[in-house]
Amino acid sequence: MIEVKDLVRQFKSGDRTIKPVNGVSFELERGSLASIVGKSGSGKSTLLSLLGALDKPTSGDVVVDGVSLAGLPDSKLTEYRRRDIGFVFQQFNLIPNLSALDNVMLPMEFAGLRKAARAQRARELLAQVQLDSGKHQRRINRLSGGEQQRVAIARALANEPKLILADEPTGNLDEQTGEHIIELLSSLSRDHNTTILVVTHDRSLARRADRRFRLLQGALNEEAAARN
Ligand SMILES: Nc1ncnc2c1ncn2[C@@H]1O[C@H](COP(=O)(O)OP(=O)(O)OP(=O)(O)O)[C@@H](O)[C@H]1O
Repeated sequence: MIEVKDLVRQFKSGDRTIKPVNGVSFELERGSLASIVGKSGSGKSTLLSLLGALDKPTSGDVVVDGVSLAGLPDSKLTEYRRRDIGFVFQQFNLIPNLSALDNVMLPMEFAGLRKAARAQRARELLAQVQLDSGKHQRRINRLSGGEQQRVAIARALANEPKLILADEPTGNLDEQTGEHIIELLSSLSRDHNTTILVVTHDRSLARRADRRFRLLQGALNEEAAARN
């Protein structure tokens, strides 16, 4: 369970102060898919960075399975980021000259798994995201955008994270490929009992979420949702 409590992040811009996140509170149950929409510059990426401990709030807290991030020292925040969070970005952020398999194995090194176990788990994850087994050894820069995003999702799942944060995961994909990625995120949140929070401009992705939020002037409002 993820609890976000009265989160505020302010930035100084010249002599002005802006608060793209200004008193945001919500809770997400394990295994749910949630979406956040909002205009460009409304603070969506800022909010994801706070949830992923890539940035620290001005005030407020994020509590993950009872553990308060505000109370953790930096070393524990790094551990949280590596172990409990999976990140999926628009630009995929994979290592281009490594194979799909090696990219998925990489985060498992921090978890201390032996190489054979890492390779086996990476193969299983790549199968779950439906990447052809003939392409597991292929270098990332020889895969299509949709295939790369599947690898990125498999990598995000590598350590069985509590929360996957996805920033515009379909932003660089054509409509049909985007649809497949949406299907995949939706089924993975259920099958892995992982909470997935996506920031998106993609209406069909936003609509598919169990919980739908809109960020507007620093506040997060929930909209009625129905998963189809
Ligand atoms: N490190 C920073 N220092 C100062 N201002 C920042 C910083 N990061 C973000 N901002 C500002 O905070 C606001 C929110 O930015 P953010 O990137 O979170 O928006 P966004 O909703 O993700 O936008 P987009 O949809 O364009 O990606 C913007 O006005 C941005 O300029």
